[in-house]
Amino acid sequence: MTRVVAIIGGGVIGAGWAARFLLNGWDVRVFDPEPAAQDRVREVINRARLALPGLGEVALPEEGDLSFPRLMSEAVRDADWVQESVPERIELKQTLYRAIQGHMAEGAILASSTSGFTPSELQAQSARPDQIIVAHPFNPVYLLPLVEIVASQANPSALVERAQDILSELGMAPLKIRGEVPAHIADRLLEAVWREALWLVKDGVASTSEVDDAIRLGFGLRWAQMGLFETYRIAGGEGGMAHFLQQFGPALQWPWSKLTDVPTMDDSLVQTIASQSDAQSGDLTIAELEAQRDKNLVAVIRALGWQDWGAGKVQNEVDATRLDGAGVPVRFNDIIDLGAPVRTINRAVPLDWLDYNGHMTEARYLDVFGNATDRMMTLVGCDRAYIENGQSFFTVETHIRHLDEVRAGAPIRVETRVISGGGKKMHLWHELRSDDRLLATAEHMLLHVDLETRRSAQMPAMLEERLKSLAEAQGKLPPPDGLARAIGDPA
Ligand SMILES: NC(=O)C1=CN([C@@H]2O[C@H](COP(=O)(O)OP(=O)(O)OC[C@H]3O[C@@H](n4cnc5c(N)ncnc54)[C@H](O)[C@@H]3O)[C@@H](O)[C@H]2O)C=CC1
Ligand SMILES: C[N+](C)(C)CC(=O)CC(=O)[O-]
Repeated sequence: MTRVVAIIGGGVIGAGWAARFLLNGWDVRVFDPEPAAQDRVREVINRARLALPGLGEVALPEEGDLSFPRLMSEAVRDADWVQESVPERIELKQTLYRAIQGHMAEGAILASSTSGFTPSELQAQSARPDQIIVAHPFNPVYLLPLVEIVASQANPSALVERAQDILSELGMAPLKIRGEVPAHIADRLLEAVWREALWLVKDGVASTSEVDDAIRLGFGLRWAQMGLFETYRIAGGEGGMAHFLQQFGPALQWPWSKLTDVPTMDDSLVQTIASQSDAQSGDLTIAELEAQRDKNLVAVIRALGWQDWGAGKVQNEVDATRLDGAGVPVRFNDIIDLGAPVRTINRAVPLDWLDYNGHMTEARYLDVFGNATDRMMTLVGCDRAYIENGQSFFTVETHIRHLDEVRAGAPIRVETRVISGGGKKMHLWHELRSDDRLLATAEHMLLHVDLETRRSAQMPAMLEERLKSLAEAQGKLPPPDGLARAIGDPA
């Protein structure tokens, strides 16, 4: 049954939540009294449709329904989850909860996106504090996995665990905060850096763009993959963290930072920062910056996925849970009909796979087909453990035909046939489609190899049997159109 979320407040964060839930198959009701909110939410969802579906290697569930009820009571009625994202004012949030809880189901979760309030503060005026928690996301909510979960004594642990499970299903990484502190973990860190940056500009030490370069060209890249402690552990050399602390601990006592002093936000400072920031971004609109940010984030997260690290590892773990639902068999016994082409890929085109022609670039066709081959190898028994044991397949010849184009976010799937298999060889045929369009075909010849000698070797009986049973059953289908074609073949 489709689950329902009510998004209360459709600004920057509410719209991001709406996209995250909708694209993960939830029905989404957005309530925001501001007339411009609907268009804004739709814009964010459209941007998310380009970026989120292709983030991982597996298709998302079918989108849910999006609606904009006129009344808050309509939005929250029977909702499984209510996500509040109204401005950061405690009395506004507390008053709103009293109204919301008058209409929402008692067993449902009421989560706040608050950047800094604690659950106890949020629950203070509520008759049902137990259902109010903090679920603090990061902008853009539809791409960044982190969500800080904060609970108070009033929250039953079962509710908090259910919240974490739901957020994990949405592809997020819930980080349960051990206690209630203002600004949780991440905003406390961010505020310290932000304050220093403001001082640097105020004191004329650096411009906004120099501060940004100091982050994005250096330690910002490190932070995206190892955070602070692991990065500094390495900086301590073989002596590790203990040596690092001995060497740089004393610097904490020196006047390197302004600590908790806050620069006065007078007109002059606002003007200085705003004009430098305008100059830094040039003619780029906010929408253009957001589009560039999304491309960059998708590229970074996907690159980390190759390393199975950080945010990329989170995405890989989510993908592993989604293969089944995407109709991609995980084991040989999952193949329902040996006589039909096997679905080896079901995903969407990632945003970082586009080229200067605005469509999926040619190298990525081989990327997709390579992954389809990997899946077929796994299915017939050549999985990670098999490879670690010393044998694998190498591709020795590939022929790809490009028949149609495809753009970012579009669904793509590959159906694979085993043309022949056994002895030392595996001959595969892949067809790549988007909905009912055939985009490309690929024919691959692979050799079974011994990874120690790096030479071809006879495959074991189990692999041979599986390949032969697929080749024999699928051989009853008409031969694929284009099989064995070569460039220049008049046919
Ligand atoms: N902007 C950011 O980077 C982040 C913000 N947050 C938190 O998310 C919350 C929302 O922040 P933003 O989206 O940035 O604010 P925003 O100003 O972009 O959006 C707030 C929205 O709430 C609507 N609203 C006001 N009163 C309402 C009511 N009674 N019922 C329904 N809607 C109402 C407004 O019309 C507006 O569209 C805050 O608690 C903030 O601390 C969390 C993570 C990041
Ligand atoms: C500036 N902010 C406190 C609203 C930021 C956040 O809460 C999280 C983020 O996305 O950086």
